[in-house]
Amino acid sequence: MRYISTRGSAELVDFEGALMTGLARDGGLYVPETWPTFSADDLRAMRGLSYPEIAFRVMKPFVSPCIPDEDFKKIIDESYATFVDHSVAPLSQLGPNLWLMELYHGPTLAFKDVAMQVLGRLYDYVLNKRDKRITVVGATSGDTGSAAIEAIRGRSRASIFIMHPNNRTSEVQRRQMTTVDANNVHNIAIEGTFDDCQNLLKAMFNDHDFRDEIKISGVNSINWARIMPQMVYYVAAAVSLGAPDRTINFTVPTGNFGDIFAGYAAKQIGLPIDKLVIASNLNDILTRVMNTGAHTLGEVHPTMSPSMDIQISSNFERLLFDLYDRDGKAIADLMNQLTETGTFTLGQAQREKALKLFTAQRVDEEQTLKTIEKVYQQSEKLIDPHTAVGVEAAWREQDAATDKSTPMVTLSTAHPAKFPDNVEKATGTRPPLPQHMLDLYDREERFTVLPNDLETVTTHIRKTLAAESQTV
Ligand SMILES: Cc1ncc(COP(=O)(O)O)c(C=O)c1O
Ligand SMILES: N[C@@H](CCOP(=O)(O)O)C(=O)O
Repeated sequence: MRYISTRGSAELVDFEGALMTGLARDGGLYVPETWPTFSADDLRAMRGLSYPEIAFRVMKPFVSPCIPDEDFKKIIDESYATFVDHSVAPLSQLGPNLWLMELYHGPTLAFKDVAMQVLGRLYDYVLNKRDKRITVVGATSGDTGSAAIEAIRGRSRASIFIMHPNNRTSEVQRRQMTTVDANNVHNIAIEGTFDDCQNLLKAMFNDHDFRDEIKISGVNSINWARIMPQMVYYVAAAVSLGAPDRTINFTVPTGNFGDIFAGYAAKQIGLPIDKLVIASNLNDILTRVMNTGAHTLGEVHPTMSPSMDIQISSNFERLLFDLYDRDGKAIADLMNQLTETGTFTLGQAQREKALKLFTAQRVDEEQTLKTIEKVYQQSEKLIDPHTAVGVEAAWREQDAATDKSTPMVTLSTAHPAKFPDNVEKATGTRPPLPQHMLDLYDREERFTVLPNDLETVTTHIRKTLAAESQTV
């Protein structure tokens, strides 16, 4: 498998290249050059298999020929042994034909662990083989950061810097990142939004001297190796509900468009997905572009689902690349226009193509709280605010559907204990932290607050790396 940049001018790379490069050198995102396909029989044969076995079958064509089967199987088995629920992504039923896929049973209690546990081990594998070291730099609105830190802490061949927006994550999310006591882990609180953090990250990748100097790699979903393991849970859920002999719908709480792009990728490889529902909070650029064609950046609104407080939705570029028939120049022009003017208009033909698969719903703060409350009243289940955005969107889609026979799976992306205040506000019940995190509030925090300024951040990274190398 080779990977091609969405902006068309970077060199093609193999899986290892895509993993280590993160963002392509032309500023684009890597996608598979062609989509491998799984037949109906291939999918049927996955019914009843364990999650790691499905993961191996789904991901194998994407890592081939870089990672031999036996090594890859070991990486997958070790990754999913860290989950408290052996099925990794269990389904629970919320209503007639409505399912929650619980993706928060990994070490840091959010769906990010599903990919990040694999990514950390893939880095180790490739770096050992090449006898190399890297500096991982990431941007987080709350969950990517802790999952990445958990996956990389203590590894001898990588240092990790995570930028989060100062005071814009939940306290649990922040403490999960800032209380990790490992020499190779560095947290930076940027005075700004997640978009500012992500812009800084992309600027570091696009500064080729800095990039080569610190040997940067990225753990955000701009890295294809983050998307790939997320395809697996769409396949696992769908085959357990009867695919390929029936179609399935998914609703995905969406921010950076990574998780839902993984659903799109699952469809491309042959999974019979009928609809993918984009569920947005008040930061609704994706809902607006689907419903009107106008892709216009607005202010980032802080919400009770902070991990989705995003306007610049990076992975949308991957979808655009397919919508524009893989014309890298057209995508580079659109992205330049976005940077220069803050807006572009999705072509009519491209929007019509997108609407064959995607629909979009915006869920406000009051509806989010009401949904947490209603789900608790109906089933005594506590859900987090991101999941609630998804459930409300799924209810609306189900109400509007003429054919109600297609199962709808809503991705439950975080554990309610990550957002205890709002869950308690809605239900009167405070979700407890799991056993391994009970001392979270007693642990010492370590992070550096920096202004939203590229020079200041890169200087800090250089100095910290130099100090870290003295202590190794
Ligand atoms: C809990 C939670 N839900 C939903 C999302 C949105 O996912 P994505 O950014 O891949 O669209 C995120 C952030 O990624 C998240 O942390
Ligand atoms: N919601 C994310 C934002 C970063 O998204 P990513 O999927 O590109 O890593 C977070 O929680 O940090």
